[in-house]
Amino acid sequence: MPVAVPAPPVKAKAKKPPKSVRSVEKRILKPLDIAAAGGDATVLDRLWQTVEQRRLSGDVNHSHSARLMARGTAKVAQKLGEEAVECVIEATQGHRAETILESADLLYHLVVVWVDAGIKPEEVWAELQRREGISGIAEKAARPKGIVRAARTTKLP
Ligand SMILES: N=c1c2ncn([C@@H]3O[C@H](COP(=O)(O)OP(=O)(O)OP(=O)(O)O)[C@@H](O)[C@H]3O)c2ncn1[C@@H]1O[C@H](COP(=O)(O)O)[C@@H](O)[C@H]1O
Repeated sequence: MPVAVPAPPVKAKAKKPPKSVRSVEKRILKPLDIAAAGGDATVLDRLWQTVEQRRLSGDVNHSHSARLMARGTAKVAQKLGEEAVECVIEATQGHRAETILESADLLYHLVVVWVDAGIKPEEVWAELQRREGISGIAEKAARPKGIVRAARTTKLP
């Protein structure tokens, strides 16, 4: 009488994330690569210098920044808005890797806005530093009610 041989256990295959997610994950740095790259926020100052040089060169054939600024302030600002919305969409959906990529796009386009407007990064750093330690809740509560100040806004001290 033949002996029934039990079938080998079927290994559950680990589910791969979809191709689109894998390709985005390949594009962002892994923690060890991030440490090796040694990047920090000073990259924004260098980026500003590069974009400012592109503005001065006006080389629309070789520079995306020069080409964008040549299209005018409204276009420069519009691109920032588009990148902001893309970042919001990815963040809202909890797509971490995509949010990193969109954040980089957003910061680049913010720097182009600064260069186009003649704003130096240190002016923004100074404003952030001035706000350090000021609770947003306390600041909002202390705002004068119904008075539109010289800056044409009721926001910010
Ligand atoms: N960080 C960036 C950066 N991030 C995104 N991008 C470009 O931004 C563009 C965004 O593409 P989109 O299709 O959204 O926009 P678009 O081409 O303006 O098209 P439309 O909206 O007009 O249809 C792409 O061409 C990206 O390559 C960037 N281009 C340049 N930089 C930095 O800026 C430096 C100077 O670049 P150039 O000015 O090109 O020399 C580079 O060395 C980088 O450090």
